[in-house]
Amino acid sequence: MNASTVVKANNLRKAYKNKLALDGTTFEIPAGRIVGLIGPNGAGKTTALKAMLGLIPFEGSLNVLGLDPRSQRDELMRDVCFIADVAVLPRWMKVKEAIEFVSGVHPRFDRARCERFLQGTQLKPDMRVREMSKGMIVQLHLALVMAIDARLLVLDEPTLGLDILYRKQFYQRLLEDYFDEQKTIIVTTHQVEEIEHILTDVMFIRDGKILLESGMEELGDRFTEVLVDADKADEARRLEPIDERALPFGKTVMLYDSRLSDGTPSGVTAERLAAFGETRTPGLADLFVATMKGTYA
Ligand SMILES: Nc1ncnc2c1ncn2[C@@H]1O[C@H](COP(=O)(O)OP(=O)(O)OP(=O)(O)O)[C@@H](O)[C@H]1O
Repeated sequence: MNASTVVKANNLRKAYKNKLALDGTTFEIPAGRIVGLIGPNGAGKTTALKAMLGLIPFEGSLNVLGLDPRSQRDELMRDVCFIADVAVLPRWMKVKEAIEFVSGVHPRFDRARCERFLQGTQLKPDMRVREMSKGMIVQLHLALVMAIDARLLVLDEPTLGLDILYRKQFYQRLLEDYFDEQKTIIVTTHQVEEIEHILTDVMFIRDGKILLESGMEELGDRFTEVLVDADKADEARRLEPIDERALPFGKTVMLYDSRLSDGTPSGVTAERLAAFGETRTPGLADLFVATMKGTYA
Protein backbone atom coordinates (compact mmCIF):
# COMPACT_ATOMS: atom_id res chain seq x y z
CA MET A 1 0.00 0.00 0.00
CA ASN A 2 1.33 3.41 -0.98
CA ALA A 3 2.17 5.64 2.02
CA SER A 4 -0.30 8.26 0.85
CA THR A 5 -3.16 5.77 0.53
CA VAL A 6 -5.69 6.24 3.29
CA VAL A 7 -8.13 3.46 2.44
CA LYS A 8 -7.51 0.39 0.32
CA ALA A 9 -10.47 -1.95 -0.01
CA ASN A 10 -10.23 -5.11 -2.03
CA ASN A 11 -13.13 -7.41 -2.77
CA LEU A 12 -15.20 -6.61 0.30
CA ARG A 13 -18.19 -8.81 0.92
CA LYS A 14 -20.87 -8.43 3.53
CA ALA A 15 -24.00 -10.56 3.57
CA TYR A 16 -27.06 -9.81 5.69
CA LYS A 17 -29.37 -12.81 5.68
CA ASN A 18 -30.22 -13.06 1.97
CA LYS A 19 -28.89 -9.65 0.99
CA LEU A 20 -25.37 -8.87 -0.20
CA ALA A 21 -24.70 -5.35 1.07
CA LEU A 22 -21.10 -5.38 -0.18
CA ASP A 23 -20.37 -7.48 -3.24
CA GLY A 24 -16.77 -7.42 -4.39
CA THR A 25 -16.41 -3.78 -3.34
CA THR A 26 -12.99 -2.54 -4.40
CA PHE A 27 -11.63 1.00 -4.15
CA GLU A 28 -8.70 3.11 -3.05
CA ILE A 29 -8.64 6.56 -1.44
CA PRO A 30 -5.44 8.64 -1.38
CA ALA A 31 -4.69 11.19 1.36
CA GLY A 32 -5.82 14.79 1.10
CA ARG A 33 -9.07 14.10 -0.75
CA ILE A 34 -12.75 14.81 -0.20
CA VAL A 35 -14.49 11.76 -1.57
CA GLY A 36 -18.22 11.50 -2.18
CA LEU A 37 -19.58 7.95 -1.80
CA ILE A 38 -22.81 8.26 -3.73
CA GLY A 39 -25.49 5.67 -4.34
CA PRO A 40 -29.23 5.03 -4.14
CA ASN A 41 -31.03 3.73 -1.04
CA GLY A 42 -29.71 0.38 0.06
CA ALA A 43 -26.62 0.59 -2.18
CA GLY A 44 -24.22 -0.31 0.62
CA LYS A 45 -22.85 3.13 1.53
CA THR A 46 -23.37 2.89 5.28
CA THR A 47 -22.20 -0.72 5.27
CA ALA A 48 -18.97 0.31 3.50
CA LEU A 49 -18.40 3.06 6.07
CA LYS A 50 -19.11 0.68 8.94
CA ALA A 51 -16.57 -1.77 7.52
CA MET A 52 -13.96 1.01 7.34
CA LEU A 53 -14.67 1.95 10.94
CA GLY A 54 -14.41 -1.65 12.12
CA LEU A 55 -18.03 -1.69 13.28
CA ILE A 56 -19.09 -4.86 11.45
CA PRO A 57 -17.53 -8.15 10.41
CA PHE A 58 -17.02 -8.67 6.67
CA GLU A 59 -14.89 -10.61 4.19
CA GLY A 60 -12.15 -9.23 1.96
CA SER A 61 -9.09 -7.12 2.58
CA LEU A 62 -9.39 -3.64 3.99
CA ASN A 63 -6.67 -1.32 5.14
CA VAL A 64 -7.44 2.08 6.68
CA LEU A 65 -4.53 4.38 7.60
CA GLY A 66 -2.27 1.35 7.47
CA LEU A 67 -4.40 -0.60 9.94
CA ASP A 68 -6.92 -3.43 9.79
CA PRO A 69 -10.20 -2.06 11.18
CA ARG A 70 -11.20 -5.55 12.36
CA SER A 71 -8.22 -6.17 14.61
CA GLN A 72 -6.82 -2.67 15.22
CA ARG A 73 -9.97 -0.64 15.76
CA ASP A 74 -8.84 1.13 18.96
CA GLU A 75 -5.63 2.30 17.33
CA LEU A 76 -7.50 3.35 14.20
CA MET A 77 -10.02 5.43 16.14
CA ARG A 78 -7.24 7.74 17.37
CA ASP A 79 -6.96 9.08 13.82
CA VAL A 80 -10.54 8.80 12.64
CA CYS A 81 -13.54 10.95 13.40
CA PHE A 82 -16.98 9.66 12.58
CA ILE A 83 -20.32 11.46 12.62
CA ALA A 84 -23.44 9.53 11.81
CA ASP A 85 -25.89 12.36 11.82
CA VAL A 86 -25.84 15.91 13.15
CA ALA A 87 -29.10 15.30 15.03
CA VAL A 88 -27.67 12.79 17.51
CA LEU A 89 -26.83 15.17 20.34
CA PRO A 90 -29.08 14.48 23.37
CA ARG A 91 -31.69 17.21 23.84
CA TRP A 92 -30.94 17.75 27.51
CA MET A 93 -27.25 18.39 26.90
CA LYS A 94 -25.76 21.86 27.36
CA VAL A 95 -23.10 23.26 25.03
CA LYS A 96 -20.49 23.08 27.77
CA GLU A 97 -21.45 19.47 28.58
CA ALA A 98 -21.12 18.47 24.93
CA ILE A 99 -17.64 20.00 24.87
CA GLU A 100 -16.79 18.18 28.10
CA PHE A 101 -18.04 14.89 26.68
CA VAL A 102 -16.11 15.08 23.41
CA SER A 103 -12.99 16.24 25.18
CA GLY A 104 -13.29 13.19 27.47
CA VAL A 105 -13.68 10.67 24.66
CA HIS A 106 -11.43 12.09 21.96
CA PRO A 107 -7.71 12.55 22.65
CA ARG A 108 -7.28 14.90 19.67
CA PHE A 109 -10.06 17.28 20.65
CA ASP A 110 -8.87 20.86 21.00
CA ARG A 111 -11.21 22.69 23.36
CA ALA A 112 -9.84 26.16 22.56
CA ARG A 113 -10.35 25.55 18.86
CA CYS A 114 -13.93 24.43 19.48
CA GLU A 115 -14.61 27.56 21.52
CA ARG A 116 -13.20 29.71 18.74
CA PHE A 117 -15.63 28.13 16.30
CA LEU A 118 -18.49 28.82 18.68
CA GLN A 119 -17.58 32.49 19.07
CA GLY A 120 -19.08 33.31 15.72
CA THR A 121 -22.45 31.77 16.66
CA GLN A 122 -25.33 32.55 19.01
CA LEU A 123 -24.52 29.49 21.10
CA LYS A 124 -23.75 30.07 24.78
CA PRO A 125 -22.15 27.54 27.17
CA ASP A 126 -25.36 27.00 29.19
CA MET A 127 -27.70 26.63 26.25
CA ARG A 128 -29.33 23.21 25.94
CA VAL A 129 -29.75 21.33 22.66
CA ARG A 130 -33.55 21.44 23.04
CA GLU A 131 -33.45 25.24 23.05
CA MET A 132 -31.53 25.37 19.78
CA SER A 133 -32.79 25.66 16.24
CA LYS A 134 -31.64 22.96 13.84
CA GLY A 135 -29.09 25.33 12.38
CA MET A 136 -27.66 26.01 15.81
CA ILE A 137 -27.37 22.28 16.41
CA VAL A 138 -25.41 22.04 13.18
CA GLN A 139 -23.14 24.83 14.36
CA LEU A 140 -22.52 23.01 17.63
CA HIS A 141 -21.87 19.77 15.84
CA LEU A 142 -19.50 21.42 13.40
CA ALA A 143 -17.60 23.13 16.19
CA LEU A 144 -17.23 19.81 18.03
CA VAL A 145 -16.16 17.91 14.96
CA MET A 146 -13.84 20.47 13.47
CA ALA A 147 -11.94 20.77 16.74
CA ILE A 148 -10.92 17.12 16.40
CA ASP A 149 -7.64 16.76 14.61
CA ALA A 150 -8.39 13.52 12.77
CA ARG A 151 -6.58 12.26 9.68
CA LEU A 152 -9.78 10.72 8.37
CA LEU A 153 -13.25 12.19 8.78
CA VAL A 154 -16.18 9.94 7.90
CA LEU A 155 -19.57 11.57 7.40
CA ASP A 156 -22.70 9.53 6.76
CA GLU A 157 -25.47 11.78 5.43
CA PRO A 158 -24.29 14.59 7.71
CA THR A 159 -26.98 17.07 6.74
CA LEU A 160 -30.00 14.79 6.54
CA GLY A 161 -33.19 16.66 7.42
CA LEU A 162 -31.67 20.11 7.39
CA ASP A 163 -32.67 22.93 5.08
CA ILE A 164 -30.61 23.95 2.10
CA LEU A 165 -29.09 27.06 3.68
CA TYR A 166 -27.67 25.06 6.55
CA ARG A 167 -26.56 22.26 4.28
CA LYS A 168 -24.62 24.68 2.12
CA GLN A 169 -23.13 26.32 5.18
CA PHE A 170 -22.08 22.94 6.57
CA TYR A 171 -20.18 21.94 3.45
CA GLN A 172 -18.66 25.35 2.96
CA ARG A 173 -17.31 25.41 6.51
CA LEU A 174 -16.10 21.86 6.15
CA LEU A 175 -14.08 22.94 3.15
CA GLU A 176 -12.84 26.25 4.48
CA ASP A 177 -12.30 25.58 8.16
CA TYR A 178 -11.52 21.90 8.40
CA PHE A 179 -10.05 20.43 5.28
CA ASP A 180 -6.36 20.55 4.39
CA GLU A 181 -4.05 18.28 2.45
CA GLN A 182 -3.18 16.25 5.58
CA LYS A 183 -6.80 15.25 6.01
CA THR A 184 -9.15 13.00 4.11
CA ILE A 185 -12.92 13.26 4.19
CA ILE A 186 -15.36 10.57 3.06
CA VAL A 187 -18.96 11.69 2.82
CA THR A 188 -22.09 9.82 1.78
CA THR A 189 -25.13 11.66 0.52
CA HIS A 190 -28.06 11.55 -1.85
CA GLN A 191 -27.89 15.28 -2.34
CA VAL A 192 -25.30 15.25 -5.04
CA GLU A 193 -25.63 18.84 -6.25
CA GLU A 194 -24.74 20.50 -3.02
CA ILE A 195 -21.52 18.63 -2.36
CA GLU A 196 -20.38 18.44 -5.94
CA HIS A 197 -18.34 21.64 -5.70
CA ILE A 198 -16.35 20.56 -2.64
CA LEU A 199 -15.52 17.01 -3.78
CA THR A 200 -12.15 16.12 -5.22
CA ASP A 201 -13.20 12.54 -6.01
CA VAL A 202 -16.35 10.55 -6.45
CA MET A 203 -17.35 6.91 -6.10
CA PHE A 204 -20.71 5.65 -7.33
CA ILE A 205 -21.97 2.53 -5.60
CA ARG A 206 -24.90 0.28 -6.41
CA ASP A 207 -25.79 -3.17 -5.10
CA GLY A 208 -22.56 -3.22 -3.12
CA LYS A 209 -20.36 -2.64 -6.18
CA ILE A 210 -18.35 0.44 -7.11
CA LEU A 211 -19.56 1.42 -10.59
CA LEU A 212 -17.45 4.50 -11.05
CA GLU A 213 -14.39 5.77 -9.18
CA SER A 214 -12.86 8.98 -10.45
CA GLY A 215 -11.31 12.33 -9.67
CA MET A 216 -13.69 15.19 -10.37
CA GLU A 217 -11.33 16.70 -12.93
CA GLU A 218 -11.03 13.44 -14.84
CA LEU A 219 -14.82 13.24 -15.04
CA GLY A 220 -14.78 16.37 -17.17
CA ASP A 221 -12.23 14.79 -19.52
CA ARG A 222 -14.09 11.51 -19.70
CA PHE A 223 -17.78 12.45 -20.01
CA THR A 224 -19.40 14.92 -22.36
CA GLU A 225 -22.95 16.17 -22.56
CA VAL A 226 -24.26 17.44 -25.91
CA LEU A 227 -27.31 19.56 -26.61
CA VAL A 228 -28.47 17.90 -29.81
CA ASP A 229 -30.89 19.47 -32.33
CA ALA A 230 -33.83 17.34 -33.44
CA ASP A 231 -32.48 16.87 -36.99
CA LYS A 232 -29.19 15.45 -35.70
CA ALA A 233 -30.63 13.22 -32.98
CA ASP A 234 -30.59 9.95 -34.92
CA GLU A 235 -27.02 10.43 -36.03
CA ALA A 236 -25.94 11.35 -32.49
CA ARG A 237 -27.76 8.32 -31.10
CA ARG A 238 -25.70 6.01 -33.31
CA LEU A 239 -22.65 6.97 -31.19
CA GLU A 240 -24.40 5.26 -28.26
CA PRO A 241 -24.93 7.85 -25.53
CA ILE A 242 -25.07 6.34 -22.04
CA ASP A 243 -28.20 8.39 -21.37
CA GLU A 244 -30.45 10.97 -22.98
CA ARG A 245 -33.20 13.28 -21.86
CA ALA A 246 -35.60 15.44 -23.85
CA LEU A 247 -35.76 19.22 -23.54
CA PRO A 248 -38.42 21.63 -24.85
CA PHE A 249 -38.35 22.58 -28.57
CA GLY A 250 -37.24 19.17 -29.78
CA LYS A 251 -33.73 19.32 -28.36
CA THR A 252 -32.21 16.35 -26.57
CA VAL A 253 -29.36 16.22 -24.09
CA MET A 254 -27.18 13.18 -24.73
CA LEU A 255 -24.48 12.01 -22.38
CA TYR A 256 -21.39 10.20 -23.67
CA ASP A 257 -18.53 8.27 -22.13
CA SER A 258 -15.21 8.54 -23.95
CA ARG A 259 -14.34 5.12 -22.54
CA LEU A 260 -15.78 1.67 -23.09
CA SER A 261 -16.75 -0.46 -20.10
CA ASP A 262 -13.32 -2.16 -20.18
CA GLY A 263 -11.65 1.26 -19.85
CA THR A 264 -10.36 1.54 -23.43
CA PRO A 265 -11.17 4.69 -25.48
CA SER A 266 -14.55 4.58 -27.20
CA GLY A 267 -13.45 7.07 -29.83
CA VAL A 268 -16.38 9.32 -28.92
CA THR A 269 -14.47 12.47 -28.03
CA ALA A 270 -15.79 15.93 -27.17
CA GLU A 271 -14.32 17.22 -30.46
CA ARG A 272 -16.30 14.68 -32.45
CA LEU A 273 -19.48 15.38 -30.49
CA ALA A 274 -19.26 19.12 -31.14
CA ALA A 275 -20.64 18.40 -34.63
CA PHE A 276 -24.04 17.64 -33.04
CA GLY A 277 -24.40 20.75 -30.91
CA GLU A 278 -23.13 22.58 -27.88
CA THR A 279 -20.99 20.39 -25.57
CA ARG A 280 -20.33 20.69 -21.86
CA THR A 281 -19.24 18.68 -18.81
CA PRO A 282 -22.24 16.94 -17.25
CA GLY A 283 -23.31 17.70 -13.69
CA LEU A 284 -22.66 14.98 -11.16
CA ALA A 285 -26.39 14.39 -10.62
CA ASP A 286 -27.00 13.64 -14.31
CA LEU A 287 -23.97 11.40 -14.42
CA PHE A 288 -25.22 9.59 -11.34
CA VAL A 289 -28.65 8.99 -12.87
CA ALA A 290 -27.11 7.75 -16.12
CA THR A 291 -24.78 5.40 -14.26
CA MET A 292 -27.53 4.01 -12.05
CA LYS A 293 -29.69 3.20 -15.05
CA GLY A 294 -27.44 0.24 -15.59
CA THR A 295 -25.16 1.07 -18.50
CA TYR A 296 -22.17 -0.13 -16.49
CA ALA A 297 -23.75 -3.07 -14.75
N1 LIG B 1 -28.41 -4.71 10.05
C1 LIG B 1 -28.89 -5.12 8.88
N2 LIG B 1 -29.62 -6.26 8.77
C2 LIG B 1 -30.10 -6.70 7.60
N3 LIG B 1 -29.90 -6.04 6.42
C3 LIG B 1 -29.19 -4.89 6.46
C4 LIG B 1 -28.66 -4.37 7.68
N4 LIG B 1 -28.01 -3.22 7.40
C5 LIG B 1 -28.13 -3.02 6.07
N5 LIG B 1 -28.84 -4.02 5.50
C6 LIG B 1 -29.14 -4.17 4.07
O1 LIG B 1 -27.94 -4.00 3.34
C7 LIG B 1 -28.15 -3.21 2.17
C8 LIG B 1 -27.23 -2.00 2.20
O2 LIG B 1 -27.62 -1.15 3.27
P1 LIG B 1 -26.85 0.22 3.60
O3 LIG B 1 -27.44 0.77 4.85
O4 LIG B 1 -25.39 0.00 3.55
O5 LIG B 1 -27.31 1.12 2.35
P2 LIG B 1 -27.10 2.67 2.09
O6 LIG B 1 -26.46 2.79 0.75
O7 LIG B 1 -26.42 3.31 3.23
O8 LIG B 1 -28.62 3.14 1.98
P3 LIG B 1 -29.38 4.52 2.37
O9 LIG B 1 -28.98 5.50 1.33
O10 LIG B 1 -30.80 4.12 2.23
O11 LIG B 1 -28.96 4.87 3.75
C9 LIG B 1 -29.64 -2.87 2.17
O12 LIG B 1 -30.30 -3.78 1.32
C10 LIG B 1 -30.08 -3.06 3.60
O13 LIG B 1 -31.42 -3.50 3.66
